[in-house]
Amino acid sequence: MHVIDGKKLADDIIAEVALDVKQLVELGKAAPGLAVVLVGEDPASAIYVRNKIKRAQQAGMKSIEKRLPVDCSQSELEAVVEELNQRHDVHGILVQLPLPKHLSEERIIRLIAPHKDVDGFHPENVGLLATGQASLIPCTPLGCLEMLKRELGDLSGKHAVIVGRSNIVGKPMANLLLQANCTITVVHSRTSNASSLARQADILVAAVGVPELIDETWVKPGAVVIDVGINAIERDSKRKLVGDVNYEKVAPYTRAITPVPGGVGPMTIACLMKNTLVAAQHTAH
Ligand SMILES: Nc1nc2c(c(=O)[nH]1)N[C@@H](CN(C=O)c1ccc(C(=O)N[C@@H](CCC(=O)O)C(=O)O)cc1)CN2
Repeated sequence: MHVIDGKKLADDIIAEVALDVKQLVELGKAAPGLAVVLVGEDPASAIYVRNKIKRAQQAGMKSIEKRLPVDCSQSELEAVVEELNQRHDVHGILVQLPLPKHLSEERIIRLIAPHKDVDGFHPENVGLLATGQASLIPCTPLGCLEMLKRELGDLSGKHAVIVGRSNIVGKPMANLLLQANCTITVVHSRTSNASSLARQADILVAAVGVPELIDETWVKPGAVVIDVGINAIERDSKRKLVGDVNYEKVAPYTRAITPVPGGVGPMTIACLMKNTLVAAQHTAH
């Protein structure tokens, strides 16, 4: 069994992106600019935003942070996005999710200029991904694909089972793996035989948001298991981060597995840097 080190891989990717940024600047282009919008004070979101800014700086990019109060209005948030859409020094825009309940995520995502949508969530980018033409791909599934390719090489003919059907992970993951010539099964809360379907998987991607749902009865021996879940739980009176996979029970049966923390999470941020570079390379400024 091999533990996939997402932190190390993310460091490598950011070093590669930093070299490309340097080249871009040497060619006389502006350094890529990443704008990160955070609404409210959610502690986990604040950590992710801080890490995104830190990584952008490490990659030699310009970072712009916009913070709005938790009770800001839809139109205030929209005004910030519209301003960022217009700025020539901003190549990538992301609005940290989830937003407070009174704000419409759907409307905000639609408002981001598709060529600056480094999260790959805009319907135009979703359509491009579904038709195999994407350049801005959602960061978490992109990170998972990168780990799978590095572990397995060619993915053709593998049976991939994805647990969860979210717009951010499950659906784009299915599209990406389909394009990599995998056979895909997506299981979700209404699937009656989820664990027996999962047991047929060469590649199992868990993205369901239920702490340690997946135990050894879901896993075919020798499968590669990618755990997207990041769930804070309390155990023995201590706060702990666990995935959607019961790591202790599942790991011994796998060919390779991602840990939580230190697996998919750091790769999400590394792929955001990749997308920001792509967005900058595709603009004239
Ligand atoms: N606009 C977006 N919002 C959200 C996304 C996203 O891709 N775009 N994904 C998640 C949160 N997320 C990135 O934003 C994210 C989550 C976790 C990590 C990470 O590195 N986690 C660490 C553990 C961190 C900790 O100690 O709390 C790890 O897994 O090692 C990075 C990014 C929802 N929102």
